[in-house]
This record gives sequence, structure tokens and C-alpha cells, in this order.
Amino acid sequence: MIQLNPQQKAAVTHLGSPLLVLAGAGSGKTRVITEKIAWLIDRGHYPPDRIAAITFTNKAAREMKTRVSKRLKRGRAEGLTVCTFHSLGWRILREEPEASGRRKGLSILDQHTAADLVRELLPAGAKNDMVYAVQAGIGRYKDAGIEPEAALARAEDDNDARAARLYREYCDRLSALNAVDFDDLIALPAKLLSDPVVRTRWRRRLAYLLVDEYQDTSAAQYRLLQQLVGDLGAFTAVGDDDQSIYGWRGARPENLSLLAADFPNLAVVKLEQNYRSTGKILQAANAVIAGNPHELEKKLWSELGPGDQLTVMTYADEADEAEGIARDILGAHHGSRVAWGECAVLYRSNFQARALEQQLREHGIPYLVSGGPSWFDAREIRDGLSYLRLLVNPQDNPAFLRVANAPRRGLGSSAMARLGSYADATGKSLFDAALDPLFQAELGANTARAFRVFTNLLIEFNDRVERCELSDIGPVFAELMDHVDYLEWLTGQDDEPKKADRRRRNLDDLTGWITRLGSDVDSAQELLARVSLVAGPDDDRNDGADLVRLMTLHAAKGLEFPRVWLAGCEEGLLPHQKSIDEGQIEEERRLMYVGITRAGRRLVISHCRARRRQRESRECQPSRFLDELPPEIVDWPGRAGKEKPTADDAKANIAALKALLEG
Ligand SMILES: Nc1ncnc2c1ncn2[C@@H]1O[C@H](COP(=O)(O)OP(=O)(O)OP(=O)(O)O)[C@@H](O)[C@H]1O
Ligand SMILES: [Mg+2]
Repeated sequence: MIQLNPQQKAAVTHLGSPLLVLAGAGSGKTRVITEKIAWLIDRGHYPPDRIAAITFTNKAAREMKTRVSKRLKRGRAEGLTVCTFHSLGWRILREEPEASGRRKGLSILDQHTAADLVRELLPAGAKNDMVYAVQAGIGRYKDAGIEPEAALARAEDDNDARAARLYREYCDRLSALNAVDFDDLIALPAKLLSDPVVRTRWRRRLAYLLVDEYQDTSAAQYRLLQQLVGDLGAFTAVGDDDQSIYGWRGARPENLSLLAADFPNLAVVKLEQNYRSTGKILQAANAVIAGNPHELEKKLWSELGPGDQLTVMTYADEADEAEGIARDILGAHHGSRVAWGECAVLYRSNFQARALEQQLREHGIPYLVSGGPSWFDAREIRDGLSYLRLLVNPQDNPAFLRVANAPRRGLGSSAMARLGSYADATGKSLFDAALDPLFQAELGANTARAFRVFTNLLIEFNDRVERCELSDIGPVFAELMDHVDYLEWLTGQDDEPKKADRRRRNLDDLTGWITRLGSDVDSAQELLARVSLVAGPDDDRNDGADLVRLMTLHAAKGLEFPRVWLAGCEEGLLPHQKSIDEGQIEEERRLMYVGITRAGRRLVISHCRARRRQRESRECQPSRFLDELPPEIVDWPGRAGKEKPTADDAKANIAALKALLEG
């Protein structure tokens, strides 16, 4: 067991008033939460089933749960809740179906499906940017707790009114589908808990709350927290204002100062010893973040010694950079026996992964890209998930719409449009409408038969899922996909064999994931929720595997690696061009700070002189943040734009030397 320092101990054993632990990176904030849960249970202050810890990601939740279980005697952590705000919200909604105004069998629409729903409400041919903008606008209403009617009432011009009407239509559709989207997972429970009866019930159930990464909570999450803890404020929140990097997604760092205002008896503990990084890495982090205004100074120190110099590498372009990083990692692995899993390559934007992946693959380095968007974007995954939803619930309209004609089975857009209007007119689901003899009588014989074949298929497989073990849903799903010849149909449209291979692998991954989840949940509906709430199968399958991690800076929050490569530190990328244009680079600086502070012993930062974006190569300047690193702790070969010394340089040097000697 580790020895907590006095401040950590004070934070762990503080009870009786709300507590905020405000401290820099690597100072043991997350550790304090883990230790505190164990302490609360061990000392009998609260039973595990009345404690909830809230983490920023599912992965962090899994890690924390494992940690706590290890700290306690076997089984002592049973019933403990460790999850994200979204999962907690889901649990509240699921257990309060009437109060939420939804029916039993509620489903979660993932972001993609929700975007499809928005698209349907917009004029045909609406661009993706438009769809996402509307979706984000709807999210802002929900985050602020504004209902559609209120949004309409407060509309100041035509634009506002149009947005509010779209919002209302969107909400109507969602409730007709008996579904909620991600924003609802927070906003609805927050609203539910304003009912005193519901609130009392939940306060009794979750008597003590702990929140990690508090600086990135949204307005709605803060409301939910307030409702849950009440005036008593039985909670511990930990955070670091310098690591608030989700402002673009609605996170409100000012929630940190709100806490002090809303809970006058708030106790604050500061931690100053960093246990993660060597002195020079900390020095670099402190120097970069010093460029942001601060209300509260934090000084981090480390007992780990100064450590190695930091390295800044200048590369010609992204391929050169990726190769350099791959060689570095290979060198560390073979030369210094560094495990793959000790290494991470971090970057600002997802597109940077491509060049890196290619080089890692070519050098035979096992790696894992975490949190990339690609998996859920793949057509076969989205279709596959729709089939899965229909397996569990044939009444799922968005899923029905998506795959009724994939593979093609004679249910083209005109047949589906007729079905849609019949369903609208009769208030039935698409599935029930398709089964309706009155509807079938309206159709030509072929179309009617096509609908019958599809609905019969769904009935048959749904029946099997209802009778089988949860762990068998995976195999039944695979059988359904086989049965409809899905892959043959889809890959028949591809001309590249590589692509077909990838699709097959993706679907295999999906089946494997469903099977694994099946043995971990207690209902098929819960399985669907898990699929929607988690970022993808890689997310849980490779925890602890010995692989080099590739991820964005956003995804790296809270994690640590002995060796970190921070790639693409260029103006326009980090800081991002959009932030430069808007004159708002504080959040970018915090991202840089997050990146630097992930590293334990070794940090290599790189930038390219040119980078390909959208097929053209553009010149790049080194990031302004590189100039802020204290020069004495950084090795930067060829700094200040100087090329490597050339033969001409050497000649000039010799000439100068000669002149000196002769003079
Ligand atoms: N008292 C301690 N003694 C030894 N190691 C510690 C101690 N406290 C924390 N650590 C270790 O220091 C590292 C950083 O801790 P932790 O991840 O909890 O920091 P954090 O403040 O949550 O960082 P971040 O701000 O990046 O989320 C971890 O490896 C943790 O196990
Ligand atoms: Mg942490």
C-alpha cells in the first residue's frame, strides 16, 4: 500500500462537509478518490452500495473499480457504483421510467443515430455541418435545462424560433421512439430529481458521491450533482482548472468556483507533490501553463529527481515524423527494454493517427488507437448495431428504417415512405405498421411479400433472443447477419479486397464484443445501453495489454505513461487554427499542459516543417508553446530554424578558425 502524504490523508479522511481537492496534474487526485472509497467502506462510514464515484470515461471507471476491489478484502466493494455521469443518468432513468415520462423498454440513441434523426427534420440535402450545428444547438438547450416550449417563448428572432421548433420536433420524435439521446441522460435525471419524492429516494440510495475531473463537468451535470447531494453536500470533488479541455463541449470550469458559492461550508485541500513526473517535465509543464491567467497558483514539486532532458524534434513532414517516432520506440524497446505499453503517442487531432499507424505497422510495433472515431463510423458497424437493436426490440424505428433494405430486399424508398406515412397516421411503430393487414392490402404483391419476409425474419430471431442466454445473443446476432447475407451484399459493392477484409474483421469484432458484454449484463436492454454508452470494443478489450497507445490529447486526460511522444506541435494544429482565429488559445495551452503532464520519465515533442492537409502540402511553423519551454531543459537539435550543419558550414567554420589563428 502506498503512503499518503498529509494533504492526501486530510482529503481522504475529511467528512462532515463537502470537499474540493484542487491540485495540479499527477498529484494523486484520482488516487485520493480511490483511497477515500476504500476508507469509507473499511471504516464503515458508508456501505459500498450507497457510494457512487463518477469518472470521466468508462475506462477510468473500470480502472478505479479494480483498484478499490484490490484495496479491500474480497467482496467488500460489492454494490459500489463507479461510472460516468452518463451511466449514472441512465441508471436513474431506467429505474424511474414513469417519472421520466417514457415507457418501459427505453432505448438510448447514440450520437450518430441522433444525428440521423436531426437530418430527417431538416430540408432534404442538408449538409453534415448543418446537421451537427443543429444537434449541438439542441444539446445546449438541454444542458441549460430549457424545455422546447420555453425555448420558443424566449426566441428573439426568426432564427431562434426556427431552432426552437426544430428542438420541439426533435423531442417529439424521441419520445415517440421511446428513446433518449446522450444529452437527455444528464438533463432528464436532473429534472426528475427536482421532484422531492424521487430526490429523497436517490439521496437515500447514493449517500456519498465522489467526482473525478470535476473541472470538466457541464451545467447539467452540475445540476444533477447538486440534486443528488442536497444541502448536506456529502461529496468529494477533485479537479484541476488547468486541465479543463472540454469547454467546446459544454464543460464549465467556472463550476469550480460555483461550488464555493453554492456550498458555503466547502472545505478545500491543495496537493502539491507530484508523483508522476521527473523535475524537468514538471518544469516544462509549469512554464507552459504559466502563460494562462491564474486565480489560484499551484506549485508542483517532485521527489523523482530532475530526470532526462526533454527532446524537441524537427521533422520534414508527417511521414518523416511518424518514422522518427517509430524508430525511437523501437530503439527504446530493444535497447532499453521499455515495454510497448509504457509508450504513448499523443496528438491534437484524430487525422494525425493515420501517418503514425502506418509507420508503426511497418516497423512491426504493436499498437492500439484509442478513442478514434472510425469504428462507429463504419457502415457495417452501424448497420450491424441496427440489426442488434431490432433483435432485441423490433419496434425500434430508426433501426428498422436503416436496415429494412440493407441488404436490398425490395423495400426501396417509396415503399418505406408509404410505410412511414401509414405508421404516422395510425400511431404504430414501423414494424407493427408493416405487419398490419390493412397496410399490406394497399401494396402490390411483391412489396407486400417483401415486408412479410422481413417482419417474419425479425419475429423469428427476436423470439430466439428472448429465449436464449444473454451470452448467446452474440452468436444469434452473427447467425442473423449470415442468414441475410449481409457481408456478401456489402462487400459485393467494394472493389478493394482490403476493404472487404476490414469489414469482415469489424463485424467479427462486433460479434465478439456483444458476446463479452452479454456475460456482463443482466438484460438485453442493458446490453444495448452498454453498446451505446461505450466508445467501442477496443475500449474494454485491451485494458492492460502490452501495446503502444495512440490517442488524442483529449482522450489522454487522467492517464499516465512513462514515455510520451507529443506529435505535431505546430501553429494551426496545437494551438488549433480555429482557436488562433478566435483569439482563444487558453484551452489549447491547457491541452499542451495535459499532454506534457502525461509523461513520467521521458518526453519527446515533435513538429514538422510541412504537413499534408486535404491533399496539399502546407508549410508549418513550430508551435508557440515550444518557445515557452525553458531552453536549459530542452535538447532541440537544429533549433531556431537552423538546418543541420552542412559541408558548407563546416568549410566556413574552418575558414573562420584559420582566420582567428592567423589573426
Ligand atoms: N502518496 C503517494 N505515494 C506514491 N505514489 C502516489 C501517491 N499518490 C499518488 N501516487 C501516484 O502518482 C501517480 C499520479 O496520481 P493520480 O493519477 O491520482 O494523479 P492525478 O492528480 O489524478 O493526475 P491527473 O491530474 O493527471 O488526473 C499515480 O501513479 C499514483 O499512483
Ligand atoms: Mg486524475
